[in-house]
Amino acid sequence: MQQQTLGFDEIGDESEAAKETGAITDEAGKQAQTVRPPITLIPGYLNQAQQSALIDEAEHYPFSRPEITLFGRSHAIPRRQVWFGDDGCDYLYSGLFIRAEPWPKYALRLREKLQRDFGLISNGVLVNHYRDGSDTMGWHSDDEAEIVPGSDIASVTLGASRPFFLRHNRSKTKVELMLNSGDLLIMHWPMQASWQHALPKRAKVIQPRLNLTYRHLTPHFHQG
Ligand SMILES: O=C(O)CCC(=O)C(=O)O
Ligand SMILES: [Fe+2]
Repeated sequence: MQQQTLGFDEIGDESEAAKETGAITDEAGKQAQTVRPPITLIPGYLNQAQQSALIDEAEHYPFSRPEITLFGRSHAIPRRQVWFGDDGCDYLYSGLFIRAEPWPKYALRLREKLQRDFGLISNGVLVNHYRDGSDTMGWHSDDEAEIVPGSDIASVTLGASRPFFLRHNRSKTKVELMLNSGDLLIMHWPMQASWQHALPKRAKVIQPRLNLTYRHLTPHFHQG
């Protein structure tokens, strides 16, 4: 059966072919052939109309800036965030227990599109809102215990272009990508086991940026 309401694909054309990317340098700045992060970057995955639908929808998302404890001190995170998910898909993230909010329309459409286009299964999405280039995400891996082993994480960017860094845990090989509005970055299993990633500060960026990471969690993981 066709979808009854306007699907994501009906408001625009399909994405271009997947492209592997990443300028890879080692610590000395030389080309390093050996370690590459298991990622796929699809520039322009979402068209303008799809991007606008999500950006407009996000105006109404119930964002918050939770406090996390680092080295015994409490700080509000340097961005705003919200977690949407299926029933029972609550998330323990940075030591915070985050209850799943019900799916908004276009965030759900994008989940369905990712599954159609790539077989990418998810049951929750973390949305981060960076007000400008001073909002950031520090080095981390998305390796929480409730993430289903073998699952990929799909990251969609909207709004401001920002660099995105990846760093190999052992060799410290660093990869830098530019993520532009509408781009899709798939972080394939088992990237989180051997690479960290970060969104560094960029003082000159004055536009806001949204990022949606679609994840597959084990339902009811935190209910015993
Ligand atoms: O904003 C980004 O591009 C990265 C977000 C991220 O790494 C996360 O939500 O875990
Ligand atoms: Fe992450």
